[in-house]
Amino acid sequence: MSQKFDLIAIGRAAVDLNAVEYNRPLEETKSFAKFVGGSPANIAIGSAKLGQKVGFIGKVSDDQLGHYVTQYMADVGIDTTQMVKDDAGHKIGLTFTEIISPEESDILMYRNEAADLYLTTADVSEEYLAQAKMLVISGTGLAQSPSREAILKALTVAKSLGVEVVFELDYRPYTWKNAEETSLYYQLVAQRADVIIGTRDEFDVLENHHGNTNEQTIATLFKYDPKLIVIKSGVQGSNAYTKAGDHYHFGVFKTKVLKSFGAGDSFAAGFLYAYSHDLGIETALKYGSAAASIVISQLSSSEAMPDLAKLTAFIHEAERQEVH
Ligand SMILES: Nc1ncnc2c1ncn2[C@@H]1O[C@H](COP(=O)(O)OP(=O)(O)OP(=O)(O)O)[C@@H](O)[C@H]1O
Ligand SMILES: O=C(O)C[C@@H](O)[C@H](O)C(=O)CO
Repeated sequence: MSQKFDLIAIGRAAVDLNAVEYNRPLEETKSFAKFVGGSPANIAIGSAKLGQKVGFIGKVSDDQLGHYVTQYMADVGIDTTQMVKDDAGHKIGLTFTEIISPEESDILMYRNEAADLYLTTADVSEEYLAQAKMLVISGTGLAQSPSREAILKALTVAKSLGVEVVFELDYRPYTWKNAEETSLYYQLVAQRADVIIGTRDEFDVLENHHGNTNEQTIATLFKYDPKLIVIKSGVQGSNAYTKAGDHYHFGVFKTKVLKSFGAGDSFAAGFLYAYSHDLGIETALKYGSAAASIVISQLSSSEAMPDLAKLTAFIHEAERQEVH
């Protein structure tokens, strides 16, 4: 049966307030531009812009910012029927960004009592998940109850339905209490996911151990359900490992970097597009790297996501320049 959604993402949809004054610390920044943010929302937006059929499960504030985020996501073609409004007055998460230099950019999150962490098991519909080919889980949603149980329900339902589960580690220290608890929940989901995407540092968080090699990490995780593990290493590029024993590496597309945040979410959107379309793991790494390269040269992490024509033209041009 053909599914209605190529992917459904679950977790936070939030607001980014990005400094429009560059090369200065947040203390001295007066002007910010508003964008939709939140790692899983950014991945959903990037995927929809690439032409994927996308649904989203999440909870937003019942106020102007919650309405703005839901409307923006609907406008890019995401099904927002499962984006519920928080009826207890919880506010949407805010992320301020700081761009001191291309090498030094940072984010400051305001996530106390954030609405996305109040997603409940009742907000996760089995009928909805049954319409998906893939479920994208982001790690931050596991940080607190009741969102934690909502995500564990989505995982359990997806597994029982045969929906492919992608776990984007998306570790944000802010909402977690301690390293052992974090590692416990990360491992619980990682062991059941089909595909895991994260940075080397995030896998260290998952293992609650610093210093393992990629080979040590995959050897442990491949004892469980994962069949594909992607480990990102910033400007050093990315590596993908399959359970069958294949290893792929891709470097980066050089670009005029404005800021570094947004790289991971755009990488995931590009990677998952190619992966879903069976273009091969090498191409998936290439699409992820190209999408990241495009997004880090622009201000936002969501609006800057490329459509398919822009992404393929970018790759074509980069490869043409390499040949000459
Ligand atoms: N300076 C760069 N130039 C070109 N491509 C980059 C650069 N930094 C990162 N990328 C690309 O983006 C991918 C993801 O970056 P990174 O490993 O920093 O993930 P991340 O930490 O999840 O990102 P984020 O900063 O959004 O949280 C890299 O594997 C690479 O393909
Ligand atoms: O994930 C978040 O909540 C913040 C993002 O929207 C922000 O743009 C970022 O950090 C992307 O990596």
